[in-house]
This record gives sequence, C-alpha cells and structure tokens, in this order.
Amino acid sequence: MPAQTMEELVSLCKRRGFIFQSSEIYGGLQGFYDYGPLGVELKNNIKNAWWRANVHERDDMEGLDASIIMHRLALRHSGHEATFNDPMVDNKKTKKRYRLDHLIKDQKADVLAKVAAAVNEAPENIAAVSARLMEQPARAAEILVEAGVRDAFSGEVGEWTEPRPFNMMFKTSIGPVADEDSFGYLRPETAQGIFVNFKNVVDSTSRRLPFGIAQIGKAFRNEITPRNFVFRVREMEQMEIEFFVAPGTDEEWHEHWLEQRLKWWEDQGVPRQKIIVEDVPADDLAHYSKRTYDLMYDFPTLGHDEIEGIANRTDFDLGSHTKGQAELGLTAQVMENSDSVAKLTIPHPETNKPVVPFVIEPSAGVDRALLAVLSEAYHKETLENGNERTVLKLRPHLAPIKVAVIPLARNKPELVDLARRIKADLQRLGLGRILLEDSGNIGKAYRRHDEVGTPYCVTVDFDTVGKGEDASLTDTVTIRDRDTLAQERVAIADLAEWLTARLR
Ligand SMILES: Nc1ncnc2c1ncn2[C@@H]1O[C@H](COP(=O)(O)OP(=O)(O)OP(=O)(O)O)[C@@H](O)[C@H]1O
Repeated sequence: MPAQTMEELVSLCKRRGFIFQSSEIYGGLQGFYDYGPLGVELKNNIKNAWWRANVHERDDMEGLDASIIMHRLALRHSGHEATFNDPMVDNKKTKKRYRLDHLIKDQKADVLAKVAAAVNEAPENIAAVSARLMEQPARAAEILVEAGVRDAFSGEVGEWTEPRPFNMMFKTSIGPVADEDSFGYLRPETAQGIFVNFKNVVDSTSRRLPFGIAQIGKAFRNEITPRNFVFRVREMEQMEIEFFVAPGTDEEWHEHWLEQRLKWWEDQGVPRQKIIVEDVPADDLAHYSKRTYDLMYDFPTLGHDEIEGIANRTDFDLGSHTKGQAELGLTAQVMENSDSVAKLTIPHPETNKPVVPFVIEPSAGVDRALLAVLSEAYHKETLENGNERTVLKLRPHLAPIKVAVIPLARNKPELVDLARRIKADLQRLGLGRILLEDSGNIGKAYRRHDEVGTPYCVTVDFDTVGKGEDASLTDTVTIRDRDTLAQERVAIADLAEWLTARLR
C-alpha cells in the first residue's frame, strides 16, 4: 500500500537525505527546500525521463534553456504584472496572512457553507466563492467575520481585513545602479522564456506547425502561504512544453496531450486511477486560458491536488509578445504592444499565410512529481520472518542508487577488492549511481537500500572467490531483487548485460 500520510514521506526524506529545509542552520527559509544526495538523483531521473519522452523520443519538439531573470517588459506583456495575483487577507488580531481561497477551504463545513451562501455560490466551488468575495472587498471582510471564519494559528474567529490582490512575482535589481527602471523579474513560469524565443527557434530550426518547445527549469512564486512540504514552494522547478498548432486544431491537440501526459505519469509509477482529470471551472482559469485540464493526484493527507496543468493558451501569448498585433487577426484579447521588435508568426500549414499559432501547454512541477512518485513508491511491509521493512518501490529508471555492491565480510580483502573491481566496472556503464557498500552488516545494508529504493544489491561472497562449498559458483555473484526479495546467481561476466537490460 502506498504512503498513508505526508509525515511518513517528510520523515523519510529528511532521514535518508532526499530533502532538507533551506538554510536550516539559520532557522530555515519558509517555502524553500534543498535537495540532498538522494533527492538530487531522484529529481534528475524524473527530469531525464520527461526530457526523453518529450524531446528525444519525438520528432516534433525542440529543447530550450532560457534565463531565469527576465526583462520586466516580457512579464508586463505576458499579463503577469497585472494579473498574476492571489487573493490575500490578514487577521488584524494575530497579524497572520492567508491566501483567501486556502483560508476558506480549510474551514469547517458549516462555516464554509455560510460564506458560500453569502455570495450565492456552491461551497464546493472554492474558486468561485473567492472570486465573488474579491469583487466586493469591504463586504467580504464582514462576511468572513459573520460566518465565523477561524484563523488556524489561534483557533479563534479572525478580525479579517478586506481581501486584496497580491502579486506573486519576485523582483530583483539588475546592475550596479538601483534606480526605478533597473529591475527584472524572476520568471513565475518557464513558459515566458519559450514565448520570447519563439522566433529564434523557428528561424534557427526551420520548424513548421505543429511543433513544440520543451524546457525544464526553475520558476519562482512568492506564495502567500507555502505549505505541505515541497508541494507548494516559492522556488520550484517546472517541466513545460509549449506546443504550437494551427488555429482550429487546438482542441484536438489538447486531447492528444492529455493522453500523452497521463501515459507518462503511468510510466513513472503514478497510475491513472490515482489521478482525477479536472476540467477547470471558468472562475479558476488563468488569464490566458480557454480551457485547462488539471491532473489532480490523490496525495496522502492532502487528498486530490494538482500535479500538472494542461492548458489551451490560444494565441494569447505570442499575440501578446508580437509587434503589429492589429493586422494579425488575433482571437485573444491582448494588451497593446509597442515594445516588441519581433513579429511572432509562422506560415499556416495549409494557406502558407503568416499566422499566430495557438498553444497547448502541458506544465508539470518537478517538486510535485517527486512527491507523487515517492508517495506511490513508499511501502511498509511485514516480511515472512515477522520483520517490518520500509521499501521504496521506485521504477528502476528513477531509483537514486541503481546498484549496491556488497562484499559479504568487510575484513576479507579478497572479497572487498573484488567487490570494488565489480563496482568500478559497473560504474563505467553509465547507468547512474553504483555504490560499494562495505559496512559489514549485510542485513542492515539491505534494509537501508530498500528504504532508498535501490533495485538491486549485488553480493560478493566466499563462493564468488572459489572458497565456498560449491565450486560451480566461482566467479558468480548473488543479485537480490528489492521488490520480490528473490536472489539469483549470475556470472560476473554476465553482470553488465543483466543489469543494463533492467536499468536502462
Ligand atoms: N508553488 C508551487 N510549488 C510547487 N509546484 C508548483 C507551484 N506552483 C505551481 N507548481 C507546479 O507547476 C505546475 C504548473 O503551474 P500552474 O500555474 O498551472 O499552477 P497553479 O494552477 O498556479 O497551481 P496551484 O493552483 O496549486 O497554485 C503545477 O501543476 C505544479 O505542478
């Protein structure tokens, strides 16, 4: 059975060096995390699996790695300066600050019902309730108090302020002069780096529609209430595709990408039946979206929450960043742009006339992917001998450590030397991390590697070096399978092939 609580995962991540609080020795920084020795391996493996499926194994995709700090005009014309806001409300009594929709969602059912009734919305539709409150901030403050909305910090009904929009972008000054114009934004999504490079990529690759640009990288959001471990952080990593298509074919491509992405999650060990595909209601759609499917994974403790959004962004983005908007027949409502120097069109595949393509965007968070993958992989089992074990049943391609080579006794140089040589040979195969595990206690080594998801432990024993009872076992090792616990004897000469077949 997969993990039952978030606490189990948090505890494993800290204990085994997957994830640490950022700047912990100075009291920690809320909403920021550091990935430790095993976390960085798992994260890289997830990113590589995504890149492989979406770039290397497709013929219609290009890759990109754009800068994190972007020109302020890029994020003005993208709409983020004006609309990348979350609704924020303060409790004057406790001085605590909350995201309005999160505050309402966390209330008891009767309180939530009262708030929803006051704005004529259904309590299930938190986004709509929040949107209605934001339309009437003064009245909203009264509604929150009248309905008895409590502050989780004090447990008491709050003295709520009028809710107001809070822009989530981080600003930073650029260059030695700190004047009003010398600033840029840390990108709140990697997508914008793709849109502003559209012309560069098309010109340098001669791509025709339909095609996509894929990017993995950091994005930053000054979340009002970062919470739930790495689920909601202020510095995150995203894996995004902007897939450019001819207008009119967008809905079909949207369905195509939904299928592709569900299949990818399945390949990472996150099954379809654990994901609800939510057709995002109009009130909750981002400013650029015509329609969005949110993939909602059933996290332990949290319940269903978003791991990926697949949005139909129409011609909004390229239309916003292009020059000469007036003559391009855009369907999206965009802000006038007299700053851009590039015309972001491409020949229509049928008419050959210049057109601003529509965009389908599958956007997944690496941190949330890691959490979902860990949740599914985490198992507690009782073995036949009554012992309990914690085991991470990660797909082998995701496992942080691929193989542990273990000499049966640490004080027998012939075993240790041979184990070291085998490890060195395996390292040269480029399969990922291969470790020599010579702590001396094989039972403990197995338990440790079960807990971090190492798929195979290779043991060098006395038979291997021809000093056991069975001479036919000379030059063979034992391979222990993490999931089945089965042990198989394999010739050292066949080891590379045996492991490569299972780990690639
Ligand atoms: N603060 C965050 N921390 C970690 N991952 C995030 C965060 N915000 C977004 N993501 C990831 O990036 C993906 C795409 O971002 P998107 O803008 O669609 O998220 P969102 O709808 O704003 O998320 P939410 O509604 O949970 O705030 C999300 O599906 C998620 O996996």
